[in-house]
Order: sequence, then structure tokens, then C-alpha cells
Amino acid sequence: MSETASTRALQGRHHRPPVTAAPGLLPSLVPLLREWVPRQRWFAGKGRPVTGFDLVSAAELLPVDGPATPGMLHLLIRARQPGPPARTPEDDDCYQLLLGVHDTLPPRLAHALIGRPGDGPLTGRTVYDALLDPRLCALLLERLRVPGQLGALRFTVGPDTAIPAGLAARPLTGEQSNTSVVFGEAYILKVFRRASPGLNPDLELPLALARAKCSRVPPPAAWFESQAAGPVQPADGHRHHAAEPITLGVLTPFLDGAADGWQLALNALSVRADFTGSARALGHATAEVHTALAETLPTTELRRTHLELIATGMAERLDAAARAVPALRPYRNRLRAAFQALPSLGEDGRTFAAQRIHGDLHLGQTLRTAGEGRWSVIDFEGEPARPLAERRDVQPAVRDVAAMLRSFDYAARSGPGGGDAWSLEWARRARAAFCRGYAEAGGLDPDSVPELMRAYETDKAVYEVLYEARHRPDWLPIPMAAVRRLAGADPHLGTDPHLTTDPHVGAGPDPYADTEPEEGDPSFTASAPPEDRS
Ligand SMILES: Nc1ncnc2c1ncn2[C@@H]1O[C@H](COP(=O)(O)OP(=O)(O)O)[C@@H](O)[C@H]1O
Ligand SMILES: O=P(O)(O)O[C@H]1O[C@H](CO)[C@@H](O[C@H]2O[C@H](CO)[C@@H](O)[C@H](O)[C@H]2O)[C@H](O)[C@H]1O
Repeated sequence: MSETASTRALQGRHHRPPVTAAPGLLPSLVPLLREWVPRQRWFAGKGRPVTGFDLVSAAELLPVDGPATPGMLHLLIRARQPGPPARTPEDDDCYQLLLGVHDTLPPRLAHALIGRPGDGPLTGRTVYDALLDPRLCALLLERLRVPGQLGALRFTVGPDTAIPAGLAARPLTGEQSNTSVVFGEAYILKVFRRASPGLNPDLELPLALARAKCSRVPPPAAWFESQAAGPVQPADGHRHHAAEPITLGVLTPFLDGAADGWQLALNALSVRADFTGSARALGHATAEVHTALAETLPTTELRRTHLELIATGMAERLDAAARAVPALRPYRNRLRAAFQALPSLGEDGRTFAAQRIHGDLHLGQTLRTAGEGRWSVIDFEGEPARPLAERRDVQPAVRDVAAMLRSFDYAARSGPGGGDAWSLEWARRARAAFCRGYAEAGGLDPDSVPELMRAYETDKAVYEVLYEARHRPDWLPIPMAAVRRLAGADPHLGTDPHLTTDPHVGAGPDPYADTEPEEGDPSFTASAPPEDRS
């Protein structure tokens, strides 16, 4: 579409009141959304029925009254679900929808269909997920690349950034917590599906890292937010005001041809290749990101009372997970021991540094660039299920390290070896190499804080049990294996033997390493895996 045509379309000059002002709009969409929203991967309230929706805000991004061209609506809606009341406004389940409105849906968009309202202002029209329609995505980018305001929506372009017009859109359809669209293989727009009042760390931290000149994270090029969504009536019966802007989407440079760490790890496992060079380089990248975050955003020292609070939070999450997933219950007491070790750490006046961290680091959040083979880190949103305030809090940086260690275990258990002895040894070595790389590049040596590492790895495994039970039940055995291992480890041992850094690890041939490998380890190569040599 030409710039003039798209600008005209986006101007949306109406000769009628906007359809979003019609009182019957949301009621007419509710029956469709009650079917469609709970089926989406990003829907957080799985397992509880949706009894209705409240409208938080609505904007007409493209007029919906043209018969030949699709219209586009922007909605923030809050799902009504019976159950325990929300603890904070951030806990409420508010979702962002971009709806296409057309007379008839072209067959190529059949998978995007939401439904056809039987009454209200869109009677007889077809409503569908606009983020699956490349044409509507391209128009959304046209809106985004020019700073400005539309109703409650505010569009911002980063400093010294000029986004070209007319980039072709390619919606991503993989399993994701949010919805992403690639434009001209030059930019990627991530549209957050859960909308919480407050700056999303996936905008906040990359902006801070760009200020700190950290080149490990693609800098935001443009973003859009919603300002003050007015009073809403969530399930807890209290009226909340969304005082802070809600971050809705972020556009960043697309690392074309980059491969993600998860895929690279699975590739390595499939040919029985060592991964220690890559893991070590990833450790370096992670430490660089942590250092830059600590330099540019607030930090604090955690003392005994903080450690008590952290341990209590972990124990509460364990209890909640065990209520939802019975398989966890037999391990509950022994897992708790890992958390109970934390407060005693502060007894001698020992303190631990806390800072802003990634919050959900795993191999799928790392990208290795095609040309120079350098690791980047993406997706700073934190664990999507946690309240925003908690995700924006300072924490020990080793929490990210523990999370990444879980990811090597996941790869080994879900990859081609299916958790055989060779794969588990692969994971042990990759984990140790990551820790070593992290410490080499200035991060706190994970071996020096075994209790913290064990507590955070346990907390992460518990999170994963709940995550898999909700989203991918077939994957549940993977974190359950970690739960059994962590519950079996002697809580008085100090260092978990699975975390110990073997000084000889991290040296095998690794086709994906971006650092010079050290002297090779002949006992662990692609051609001679330990159990194959007999
Ligand atoms: N800057 C980028 N360059 C290249 N690919 C990216 C970039 N950002 C994200 N991706 C790809 O898009 C996918 C989804 O991004 P992510 O931020 O992890 O979204 P979600 O929170 O929905 O999981 C990632 O797995 C990655 O492959
Ligand atoms: O969608 P996000 O990337 O924000 O993160 C969520 O989904 C992840 C899975 O896609 C999940 O990660 C878990 O599975 C990974 C393999 O698919 C594994 O590498 C991670 O270690 C494991 O935690 C993540 O926990 C969840 O928040």
C-alpha cells in the first residue's frame, strides 16, 4: 500500500460517531470472545470459566464502515472469571485485542476468524484477529512509525530513529506468550497480550540497556501505550484506576537470520555435539547484560529480612503450584528446605546484591547472529504469570543464571536423546560452562552461592511445573524430573553436585561457540559420546 493511501486510511475521518462509542459494541462481541479468548495461548486464566468481559478502552484504528476494506479496532478488555479475588490491580486479567472487521474473510485468513456478531453495530460483519492479517499489520506499523496520539493510545518513536514506510508484514504464528509480527525482515513488533498498568520491563530494560550502550540487546525503535483507561470493575469488586500508562507493543530491530539458542542446543544434541563453547559465550553475554543493568538501574543489598521475604514468596508459590498440580505434593516438604536455607544466610550479617534482571531467561530468549555469531538476549518481560510490580523488582542476578541452567536440562530431556545418559551429561557440562562464562565476564560466581542457586532453581522448576500443567501437559515430566532431583539433594550439602563447575568442562569442540575454545576435552566429542564408545 502506498504511503498516501495508508495515511489516508489511518486518518480515519469519520462522518459518523466512531463505532467504539456505540454502547452495544462489547455486548455484541462477548459471545464470540468467550469462545475465542480462552483458546489463545496468551490467555492466563485457563481452567476457570469466563463469565463476561468489561471494556477498559476502545479505539477505531481504521474505520470499520468501508465494505471493500477491512477496519481495525483496538480493545482492552478485562476477563470476568469466578475465583479468588485479585491481590493487586496488576493481577487483573486485562487483555489487548486488535480486531479486524470485514464483510467476508478471504480464505487465506480463515485461521484468524473470531466470529460474526448477531447484533450490535457490527451485525453481519466478520470479526477476526487483525494481528494475523499482514495487510492490517502493515497499517498498524504505518500508525506506529509516526509519533502521535489516538484517543487513549500514544505512539512513540525512539530517538534518532526513522522507520521506513511500506515494510511488508509477516505475522509469527509459533507458540508464544504474546503476538509478534516481522516487518520487511528489518523490525519485529511484539504486541503484549496481557496489559498491566505500568511500564513493561520489555520496554524499560532494553531502553535502559541502550542508554548504557550495551550491544547485547536490540534497542527499541518505537512503542505504543495506553494512557489512563478509566475506572474498571474487576472480579474483586474494588474499583481500580489505571493511573500509569499501559505498555502495549514494542518495535525492535529484527536480527535477520539469527538462530535462537534453543534450536541451536537441539541441533547440537541431535548430532551429539558439545555445547560448552556456546554455553560459556552465553554466560559472558548474560554477565554483560547484568553488569549494564546494575550500572544504569537501581540496585540494593539484600539482608536477612529480605531473604526471609524471598523464601516466603517461594514457599507460597510452591503451595499454590501444589494445589494445582497434585504430582508436586509428595515433594513439597523437601523442596521447602531449599527455601528455608535462605534466611539463615543473612544471620552473620552477610548481604547479597540485588538488581534488575531478565526474569525469565532461557535458551529461547537468546539469539545468535548469522554473521559474527554473537549472542543477543531478548524478551525482558519476565515470567508472564507474575504481577508486573514483582517483575520490576530488584532481585539477585543469579536467579537468571539458575533459570538458564534449567533450560539446558530442558533441552537435554526434550531433545533427540530424550534424557539419555549422554544428553544428561551434555546438560551438566553446558550448565557448568555457562556458570564459568558468567563468572569470567564479571558475574557473581554461581559456585560461591550454592544455597541461592538451589533455591532459585527449585523456584523455577516449581514455576515450570505449573506452566507445563497449564500450557503443555506433555512436557510436565521435564520439570518433574528436576523436582525429584532437587528434592532428593541433601539440603545440608551446600553445593548441588549437579551445579558444580568442573574445571575441565567447557572445552570440547563446539561448532556454535563464539569464543575461542580452550584445549579440547577428548572424552566428550560429537563422534565419541561416552556411552557410544563401548
Ligand atoms: N530482535 C529479534 N530478532 C530476531 N528474532 C526475534 C527478535 N525478537 C524476537 N524474535 C523472535 O520472535 C520470537 C518471539 O519473541 P519473544 O520476545 O520471545 O516473544 P514472547 O514473549 O511472545 O515469547 C522469539 O522466539 C524469536 O525467535
Ligand atoms: O513465552 P516465554 O518465552 O515468555 O516463556 C514462557 O514459555 C517458555 C516456553 O516457551 C517457558 O520455558 C520453559 O520451556 C523452555 C523450552 O520450551 C525451556 O528452555 C525453559 O527453560 C523452560 O522454563 C518459560 O518458563 C515461560 O515463562
